[in-house]
Amino acid sequence: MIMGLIKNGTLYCRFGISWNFAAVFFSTYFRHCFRLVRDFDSELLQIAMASGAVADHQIEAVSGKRVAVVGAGVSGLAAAYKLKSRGLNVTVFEADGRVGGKLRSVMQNGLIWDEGANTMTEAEPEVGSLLDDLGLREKQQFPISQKKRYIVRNGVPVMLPTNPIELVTSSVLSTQSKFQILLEPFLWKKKSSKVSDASAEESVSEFFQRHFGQEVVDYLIDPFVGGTSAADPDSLSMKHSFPDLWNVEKSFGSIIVGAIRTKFAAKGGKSRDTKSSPGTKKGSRGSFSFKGGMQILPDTLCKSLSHDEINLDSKVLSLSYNSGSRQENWSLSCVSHNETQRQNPHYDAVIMTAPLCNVKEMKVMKGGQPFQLNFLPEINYMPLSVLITTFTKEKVKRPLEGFGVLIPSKEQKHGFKTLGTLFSSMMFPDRSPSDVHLYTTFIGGSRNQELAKASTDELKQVVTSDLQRLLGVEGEPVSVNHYYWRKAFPLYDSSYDSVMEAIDKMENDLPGFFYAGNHRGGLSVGKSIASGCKAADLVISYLESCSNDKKPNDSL
Ligand SMILES: Cc1cc2nc3c(=O)[nH]c(=O)nc-3n(C[C@H](O)[C@H](O)[C@H](O)COP(=O)(O)OP(=O)(O)OC[C@H]3O[C@@H](n4cnc5c(N)ncnc54)[C@H](O)[C@@H]3O)c2cc1C
Ligand SMILES: C=Cc1c2[nH]c(c1C)Cc1[nH]c(c(CCC(=O)O)c1C)Cc1[nH]c(c(C)c1CCC(=O)O)Cc1[nH]c(c(C)c1C=C)C2
Repeated sequence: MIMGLIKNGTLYCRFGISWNFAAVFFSTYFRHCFRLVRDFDSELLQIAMASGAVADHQIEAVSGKRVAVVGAGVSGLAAAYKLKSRGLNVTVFEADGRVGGKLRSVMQNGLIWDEGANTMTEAEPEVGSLLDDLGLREKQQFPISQKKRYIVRNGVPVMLPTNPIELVTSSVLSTQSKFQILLEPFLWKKKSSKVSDASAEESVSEFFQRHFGQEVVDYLIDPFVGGTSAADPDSLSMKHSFPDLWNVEKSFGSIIVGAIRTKFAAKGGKSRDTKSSPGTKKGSRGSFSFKGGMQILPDTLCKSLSHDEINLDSKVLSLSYNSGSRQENWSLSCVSHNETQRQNPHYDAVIMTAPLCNVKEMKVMKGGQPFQLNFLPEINYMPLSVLITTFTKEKVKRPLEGFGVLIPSKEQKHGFKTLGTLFSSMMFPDRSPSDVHLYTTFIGGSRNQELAKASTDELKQVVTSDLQRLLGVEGEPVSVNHYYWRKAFPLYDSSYDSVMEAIDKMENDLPGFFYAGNHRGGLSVGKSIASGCKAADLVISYLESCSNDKKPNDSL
């Protein structure tokens, strides 16, 4: 009945509630809901932060032990940095001729742009500690007007609401969807029996559809997952992509109720258990980059390593675990500059951060016998092209200030072909001369895998056409740069359980082997860093347990 009333848009008339009253009520309600949902992840993280610290006695026991780290992306470098700072000997092996992996900044002709990650957040406590330790606070660069984010609706960019009042008045969603969000505690639907049989399989779109309806999926969730994983909500597994919300539903049913109750529980716990330090709420300033681009982070991490501790152009081909009566250790071989095979010294542990598709190609031996990695499943990766264009300001007739614009899949009917565009020089004005606008456009992902592979010329036309509709650009861009990521992101789809199991199996069956990076626990830079730091802690605990217990902990 309630739905019927809302559907007809007659709530005001039937209940005789004045619209002013309703507006105040809804805005207060939405403000609370927004804050609760926004803070929800970080509250959980603060609780989780309590674990994972390494005690001093552990450090003494493991000081001087040797650890090989495979991969010099942020997860490998963060792991190496942490191990080194705890007194361990680290050696990093990187297949590429540079550090950073998916972080790649370019400085050219007075422009600075990022071809990989453009911003990061500090939601993970490990990120804040790392920035403090590296002295990177002064280089942090926060985007101007970062809260101004747009999605395309009916062919035109519409600003996403930044507060509850704006949500009520915004044209992003229909009145019906706004009520559906408001009334989610009463209206959310349980999984159908068909879905609950295979509850782990539920997609992101099915989950949000049950809670908030199809329009929210089409105009909020679809662009959000496009702009954070280049995927679509039908392909993504809810359990793996939004594990916290997945668990909220299990405990509370309604997402809104769960968020409210978790918030209060966390607040109660905080006031009892921890001293809150005013003004130090991490991540409260949102996303950021660094003066000079994201590459500053891996470069700074790399500077903390000596020349001997980092081997570039060193692709690891094989790993071998040897266990004798007196010691257990790892050796590995790698190829440098396409030719030389080198057998490196022995290591007490290995942290692997190469993407799993690369790990699958490696030869692993255990006690002289091949250790087959055929249990590693095939992973779907999203291909992505990134086009960096500049236009003189006079040729951009309707520039938008803010972070960027995302294009929902539904809007392809208006002829759009790109996933979205970051307003790079609006966010960071020092990244281009004052008379030009610098844009970073993303093409491909699950929406258009073929187009991701297209030539620079073809993509230039596609991007110019989309920017013409969105921002009124006229003519050709002044400059175009293109980077193609054949495997930009692993897809956290319904088969991801088997990926997690395979990682666990590698770690369980190979003593001293730990896996970290964006294939585990999330795609973001922050989560990758956290994963590397966690692996470093696990290595320290493992080596300490080995030194306490002289017996090998895995009989071959
Ligand atoms: C286009 C794009 C945009 C993104 N935007 C954002 C964003 O704005 N914000 C955000 O938080 N995240 C973003 N991300 C995601 C984020 O950048 C990555 O998930 C994260 O950087 C991954 O770090 P990693 O160390 O786990 O892996 P990687 O960066 O992939 O590092 C793995 C390293 O292992 C090396 N390697 C592979 N095989 C071998 C081998 N056999 N031997 C030795 N080394 C090997 C690789 O060369 C690579 O350097 C983006 C990613 C892409 C591609
Ligand atoms: C349009 C495609 C993409 C854009 N960025 C990425 C893609 C695929 C990649 C990406 N961007 C972010 C992340 C981290 C995700 C996370 O789990 O934190 C990744 C992998 C950051 C990000 N970008 C957007 C949002 C909402 C976030 C989350 C962090 C934050 O709120 O700042 C939105 C967004 N991404 C792109 C555009 C144009 C855009 C616009 C609003 C490009």
